[in-house]
Amino acid sequence: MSSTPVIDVERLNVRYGDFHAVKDLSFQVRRGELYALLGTNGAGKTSTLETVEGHRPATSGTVRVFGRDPRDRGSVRPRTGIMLQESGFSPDLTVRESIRLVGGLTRRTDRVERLLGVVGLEHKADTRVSRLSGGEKRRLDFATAVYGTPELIFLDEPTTGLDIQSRDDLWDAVDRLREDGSTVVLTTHYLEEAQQRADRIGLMHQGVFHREGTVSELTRTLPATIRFSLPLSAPEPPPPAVGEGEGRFLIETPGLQKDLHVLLDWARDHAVELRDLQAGPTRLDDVFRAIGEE
Ligand SMILES: Nc1ncnc2c1ncn2[C@@H]1O[C@H](COP(=O)(O)OP(=O)(O)OP(=O)(O)O)[C@@H](O)[C@H]1O
Repeated sequence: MSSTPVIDVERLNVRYGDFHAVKDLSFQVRRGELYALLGTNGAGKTSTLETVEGHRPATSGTVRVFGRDPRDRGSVRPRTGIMLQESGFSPDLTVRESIRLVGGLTRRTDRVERLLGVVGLEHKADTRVSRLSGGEKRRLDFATAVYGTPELIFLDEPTTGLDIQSRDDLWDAVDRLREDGSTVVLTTHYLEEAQQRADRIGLMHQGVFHREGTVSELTRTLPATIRFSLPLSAPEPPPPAVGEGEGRFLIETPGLQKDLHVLLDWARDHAVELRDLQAGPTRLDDVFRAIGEE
């Protein structure tokens, strides 16, 4: 990985009149990374991304993409692919024409047939955009964003509206782009996708980073959990298990393996059946839920 960041944001502020949407935000995205910008509703993700994509001027602060001002479209746009939340295709164009048109605007080269294959739209090549389903439109969005394997790809909620198979196909395509060296910036409300794929995550809340780092850096600040139920006739389980009512118990622990051992030994010694046993490390969902509590 080169040490020069692909994206360099320094003390970015975005204001809408009196409303301060993004507050002194700084982050970098390194070459080859998959960086996920996540956050609560209204956190400022879109405002930040629109600035980085060159669609919106910063109120203050500096944003550099490939070392340039992203509004310098002539130098930045040909190296960038953008999949927005809502596509702007002309409904009268066919799928093939849409890919060709958007591809041409980027001044990159690619084969339309190859892209149709990547997104599984070969059989819809001559269908008008107005006749596509929501999921098919989303796949067309992706095809145009990755036309010519751009160095930097923005994926804004890329899998919303896609069925499981199409999601898996899209992520396989992203994996191949990354093998070819592309850098990816992702926003999504599907946290498990970010948890599985992101090298680093910027978790926004009310215009600032609540946390930033790798998944393990984000999740290790919260304890792992063990959940189980006991029949009403069972004895009290050992601490640190806490009753949650109706025979359900919760253990929050920084030492998952040790406390699980203690619990299983206790259950065996007392000949008790642990029902609905679930044990696992902290997930990104838990970090999200904790935002409001801190
Ligand atoms: N054009 C605008 N004028 C005034 N306020 C705006 C404008 N655009 C966004 N905002 C406000 O700025 C805040 C951040 O909005 P933004 O769209 O960046 O958030 P987000 O993190 O993308 O949210 P979501 O996950 O809900 O899409 C919100 O409170 C929003 O209401």
